[in-house]
Amino acid sequence: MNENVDQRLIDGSGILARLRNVSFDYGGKPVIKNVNLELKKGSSYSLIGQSGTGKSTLLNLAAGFLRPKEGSIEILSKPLKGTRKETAIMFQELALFPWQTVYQAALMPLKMSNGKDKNGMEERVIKLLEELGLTELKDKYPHQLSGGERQRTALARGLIGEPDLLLMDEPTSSLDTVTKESIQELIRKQQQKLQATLLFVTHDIEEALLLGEKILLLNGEGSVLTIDNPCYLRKQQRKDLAFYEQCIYLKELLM
Ligand SMILES: Nc1ncnc2c1ncn2[C@@H]1O[C@H](COP(=O)(O)OP(=O)(O)OP(=O)(O)O)[C@@H](O)[C@H]1O
Repeated sequence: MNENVDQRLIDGSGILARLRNVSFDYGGKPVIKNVNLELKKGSSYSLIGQSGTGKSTLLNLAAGFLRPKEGSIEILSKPLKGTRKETAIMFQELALFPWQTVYQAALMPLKMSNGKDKNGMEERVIKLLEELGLTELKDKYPHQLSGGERQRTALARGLIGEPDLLLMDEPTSSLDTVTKESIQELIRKQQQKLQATLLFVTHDIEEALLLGEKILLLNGEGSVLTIDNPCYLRKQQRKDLAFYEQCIYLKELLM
């Protein structure tokens, strides 16, 4: 059991991240206004909202890249003071290093956090690459991979440290439908396996319904509305009438 899981057991509140009266502005231009939000351990949240409402800003605040101008953010009941190694972040632009193979990219976070203690590292990487369907590609460099394969590599790099918080900013937006669906499935499976909290920014309402137990709608006023998602985990959701009804409802909310 890693130290990260230990911490989850110690903190019995059931809440992984708590935002209290969080406000943020860029040079005086308000973006996030007085947001109160609790993200439960092991739950998944899709963050939607019109372009420019501040979704990426909120994600960057939760990642510790930005500090709130007012209010506070706590992770596992402790004030967030910067980035933390238990938070995995995945963006649309992947920033894979051109000189690293798939295997090396997945190994890097372990090497950085474990130093010289190589015990079990290789086995962990090999197992994860297998789960993500990357075994055959492990010696390839980013320029030799398709967009979906690069996303899976970025996913491996993010998941190898067994994060408790997954922050994803439109990671599938540049992918074709079939590849997108396979990545969504991998994200769902891995998030559930790790019992990590997922905060997933997307413009795609279907994707939001597939990945989020709850939908967080960031409105133009900079505040967040939490909406239950009855479609989550429903089998064959895409063929389900309730799924489409929920899509239409959310689209109307967004307009
Ligand atoms: N570094 C920055 N400096 C100044 N303004 C910024 C900066 N980053 C974002 N903004 C502004 O803050 C607002 C929110 O941006 P943000 O990227 O968080 O929105 P978003 O909801 O993620 O947008 P989109 O859906 O288009 O990706 C926008 O008006 C944007 O122009």
